[in-house]
Amino acid sequence: MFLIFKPTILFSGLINRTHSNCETIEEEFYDAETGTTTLPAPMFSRNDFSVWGFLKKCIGMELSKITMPIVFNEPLSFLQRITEYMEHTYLIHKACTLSDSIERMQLVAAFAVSAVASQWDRTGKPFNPLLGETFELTRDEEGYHMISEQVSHHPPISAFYSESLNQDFSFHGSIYPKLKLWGKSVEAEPKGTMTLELSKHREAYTWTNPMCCVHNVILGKLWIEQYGTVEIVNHSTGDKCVLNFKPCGMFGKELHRVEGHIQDKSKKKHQVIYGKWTECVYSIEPKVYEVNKKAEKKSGGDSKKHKQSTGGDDADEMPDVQETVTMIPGSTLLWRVAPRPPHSTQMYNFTNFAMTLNELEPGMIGVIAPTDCRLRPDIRAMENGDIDTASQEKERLEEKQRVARRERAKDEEEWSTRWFQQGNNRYTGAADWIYKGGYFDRRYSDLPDIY
Ligand SMILES: CC(C)CCC[C@@H](C)[C@H]1CC[C@H]2[C@@H]3CC=C4C[C@@H](O)CC[C@]4(C)[C@H]3CC[C@]12C
Repeated sequence: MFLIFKPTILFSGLINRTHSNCETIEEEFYDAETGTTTLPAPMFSRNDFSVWGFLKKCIGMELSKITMPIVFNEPLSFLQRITEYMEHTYLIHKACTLSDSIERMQLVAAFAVSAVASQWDRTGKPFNPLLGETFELTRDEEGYHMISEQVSHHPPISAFYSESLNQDFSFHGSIYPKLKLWGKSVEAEPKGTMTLELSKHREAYTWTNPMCCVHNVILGKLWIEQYGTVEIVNHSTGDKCVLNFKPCGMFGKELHRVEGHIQDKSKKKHQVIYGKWTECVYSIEPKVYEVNKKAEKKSGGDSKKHKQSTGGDDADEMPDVQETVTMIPGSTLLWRVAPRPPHSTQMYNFTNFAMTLNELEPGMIGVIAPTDCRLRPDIRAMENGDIDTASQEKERLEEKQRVARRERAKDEEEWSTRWFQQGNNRYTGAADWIYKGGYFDRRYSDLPDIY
């Protein structure tokens, strides 16, 4: 294989430089009051590294097998990154309290959009989970818990299961991120079905997340776009919500925009949903929306005055259209994003929620499974700003995983997943991973030693 990368040598200069101002920065970021909205150390500057300088050596390789230099990482495992879907769980709790199915669908749609909001500006690569790695998130105050497991290494598949503590809902699924290098960008298709079940209403909703594209891997500033059609189906009523995550387009006018509608099983349109996945989502009556759109078109809009995106060999700069969503009179606000903390840019553009994911509180030790990624030494070292140790530990863990795989191959032993089993989605029939149950009984027998 091609591990040409020698982290210790490459980073030594960088480390000295960053260390010299580390103390002051750490003081600045230490928040004794909350203790939660900050990381122990700011990130290394990536200015001296070009993604392309590295990626060009990898042309033609299967992207999931490429080991990127750790400086492009963020100190979270992919399992933790997908747990960010849960940031706005209050929307599901609220949906459970509503008696009208169209109103519930509005909140489920808002939840589906909000689930991918934290991806905005998050161009750091999470650590690939090791086979058998798990992540538990217990949020008593928000009334839910979640467990995820890396169930396959090649292709990488992560399965998750979450439920409310009062048995009102469960939200589960699996993600197989299929990556493609498209010249100037990396496109990630998050294959896998999201299923939301609301027990009191005997309802199940399913959808698939939009595509995610990381632009400018050759040159320029990295930026993230999410696009594609997301169809949320209520399998009990036949209601559907069709959401269009718009690609940014020639003039950047559509950047981050989401637009769609809710229809019942006879295809009657009930509500229009509009907004931006980076900002907020509204719902409105279709008639009012159409009238407003026509009026806007008549007045000429303003699309043409924006800079045209450059083609050819140049970087695809993120259009600097920073327009906020205009609220149409008569709309209902369904969801608004929480502002990022002020020091977010020096901390991998994490949200407050993301900042808390790797916390290892004293009460968790001996309670979370020994496979939990909070116990991964490489991620921990990177979070603490020790990128040399992070890189060495990452290599050690990956090598340990390879040795274990070879041993299994020798003994003709199959890997067995611990908390999930392969199966089909009850509602769509698609291939899926089904939670076997039992994680929260905390009788962790037979867990692999992966760290
Ligand atoms: C530095 C460059 C070259 C590599 C970094 C690529 C990173 C940013 C890519 C690789 C895999 C991608 C992820 C693949 C799948 C999903 C699930 C989806 O529902 C939300 C986006 C999310 C979580 C993507 C976010 C961006 C991502 C983490």
